[in-house]
Amino acid sequence: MSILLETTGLQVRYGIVEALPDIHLAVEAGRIATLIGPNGAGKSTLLNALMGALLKPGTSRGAVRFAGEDIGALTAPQRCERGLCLVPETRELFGSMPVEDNLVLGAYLHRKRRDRRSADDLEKVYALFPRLKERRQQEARTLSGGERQMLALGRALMARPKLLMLDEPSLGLAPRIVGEMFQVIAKLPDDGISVLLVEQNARAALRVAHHGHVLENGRITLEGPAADLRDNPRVIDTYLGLSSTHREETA
Ligand SMILES: Nc1ncnc2c1ncn2[C@@H]1O[C@H](COP(=O)(O)OP(=O)(O)OP(=O)(O)O)[C@@H](O)[C@H]1O
Repeated sequence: MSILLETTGLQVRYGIVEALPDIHLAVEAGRIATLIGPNGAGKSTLLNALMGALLKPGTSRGAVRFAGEDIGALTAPQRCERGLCLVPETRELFGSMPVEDNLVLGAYLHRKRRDRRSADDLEKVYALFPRLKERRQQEARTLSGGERQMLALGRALMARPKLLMLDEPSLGLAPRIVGEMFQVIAKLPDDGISVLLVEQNARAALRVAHHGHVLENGRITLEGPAADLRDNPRVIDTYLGLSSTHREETA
């Protein structure tokens, strides 16, 4: 397996607070990697630093390589053009625009690829999420939470990512919708899309992922095949115990 995304010595500081002191992380092509950890561990910060998004200039230091290229100096749109895309926790949809316009805007970043091929991409997204097709003329702000997450994921897929980073895709969704969402995520590698998944729902994340990382206080404290992490007593105690089962059931 080849490494698609790699960061070495990545640091992020918010003023005097060192959110990520020294991260080394590699994501393999064709695989789903997950990053689990408690609130405030630095998961979103790490995704934002990898994406080159939302952080003030100078906040982040260290090397980020994607598909063999040093992308550290590129902006978020430039990284997305190269195939590294992020679906943030906030979804960031255009609320007053219809579903379909939101999707078409997702293809816009791929200038060379929009036009005739974006119609095929749209049909692919509608095949994954038939509910979006039924609601294609509906304003995004009137969608349910689950539909909004489907739209955010669908819009990112319109950009034809090589690696899709997902920040808490299950947040606030009913268990049935979480199941649907994870079924779609599990199939992304079949379409040549690798995934870096940040999740508080550790049970669901470790079920769908090939490889897992535990982030605590800004440091990766454990990593390995997801199946091994599922059997690790510390992971079971801290992330897969009764309280996390309860969180999953009531999500
Ligand atoms: N813009 C910011 N300015 C200052 N501190 C920040 C900023 N964003 C995040 N932090 C701090 O950095 C730390 C990591 O936050 P981050 O949101 O990355 O964690 P997280 O693991 O994604 O948490 P959660 O699971 O609750 O979303 C936290 O202590 C947070 O308060």
